[in-house]
Amino acid sequence: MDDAAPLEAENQHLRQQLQALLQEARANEEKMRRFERLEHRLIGAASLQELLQVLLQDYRQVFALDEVSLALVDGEQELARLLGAAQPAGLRLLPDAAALQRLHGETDLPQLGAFKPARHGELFAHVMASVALLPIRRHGRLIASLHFGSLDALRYTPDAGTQLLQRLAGILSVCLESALNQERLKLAGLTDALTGVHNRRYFEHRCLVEIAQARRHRHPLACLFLDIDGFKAINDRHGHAAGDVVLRTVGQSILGQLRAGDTIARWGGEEFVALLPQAGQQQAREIAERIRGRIAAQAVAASEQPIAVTISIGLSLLGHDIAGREPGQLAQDLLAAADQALYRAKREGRNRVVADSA
Ligand SMILES: Nc1nc2c(ncn2[C@@H]2O[C@H](COP(=O)(O)OP(=O)(O)OP(=O)(O)O)[C@@H](O)[C@H]2O)c(=O)[nH]1
Repeated sequence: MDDAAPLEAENQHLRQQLQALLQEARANEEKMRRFERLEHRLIGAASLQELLQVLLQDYRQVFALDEVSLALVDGEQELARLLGAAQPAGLRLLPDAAALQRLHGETDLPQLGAFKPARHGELFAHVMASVALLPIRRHGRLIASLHFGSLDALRYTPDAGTQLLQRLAGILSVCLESALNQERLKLAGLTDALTGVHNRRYFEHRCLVEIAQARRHRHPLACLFLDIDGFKAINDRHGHAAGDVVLRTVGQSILGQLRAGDTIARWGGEEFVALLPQAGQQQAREIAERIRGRIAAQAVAASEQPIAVTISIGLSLLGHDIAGREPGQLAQDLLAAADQALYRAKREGRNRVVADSA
């Protein structure tokens, strides 16, 4: 009997150890299953917006993280344009990869460890206790950096395994590139190739969306028709190629002075149109004056001599009693009123802003 007691105790100890191991294996298996489910959702994301949502919201919830953030290189600012006002919290767009290079150096491996305010402060909105930082590379180039933050200091320690995180970084780099390419293709069909601003097709679609929103939320909506003055003479004097440079410069200059939620498109020829949601008469006039003034102030270096360029702008506002009216008709009226105002601006001497008097 006495001999059996230690054996029994050892057995019990072994059974407990086995139990603990089994529990850990089950927990790991469950974690793996959750991880795989999220991976499938990343791969299946139908748009960039959906991909960002899986990454920034779902990962945080499913893995009970305190913060997830993503820094994305957006040198051409095309993502800023694509996402517009719909930029999700936790996403930061960077003009180049320099900051990511400083963070990750040449390594492909995730960095795990304590949160250091000086080093990690700008990656997270709040102070964390431990972090995991994943470099996302495509063809060797750093294109993004994903950051997981936890208030639990033991969640990410330097000696913890990084296999799953490495796998996530690999999958994410492919998913991100594919989502970005998809968005670029969409954008290409909606962009004017010469000036780089949206085309008329996009504008017509956007106009209906903005009118519906302005009506629902009772916000003002302003429309600008912008036309380069004496453009035929610019073409005749400096050549068609120089005329193209003028068009591109003017388009980009207008774009550069609008807010993220505004829309600018090339209507055709040397005409541009813009929509300014939530801008009333006075604000829209100020914006239009600023655009006009900026273009008039800077000659375009498109030929041997700088070319002085001016534009005329017609301004109209969505009316007040629009409740029962159809958005298509409202859009036509809005554009027709801005066009009329532009016609008056031309007649009154060009290089000016005229508001629709209706
Ligand atoms: N370089 C270039 N010229 C274009 C393009 N599209 C249209 N044009 C030219 O734009 C000119 C427009 O001339 P008009 O409509 O007479 O207008 P304007 O000379 O600007 O005169 P106002 O608008 O009355 O000040 C025409 O000569 C077109 O050939 C383009 O893509 N590139």
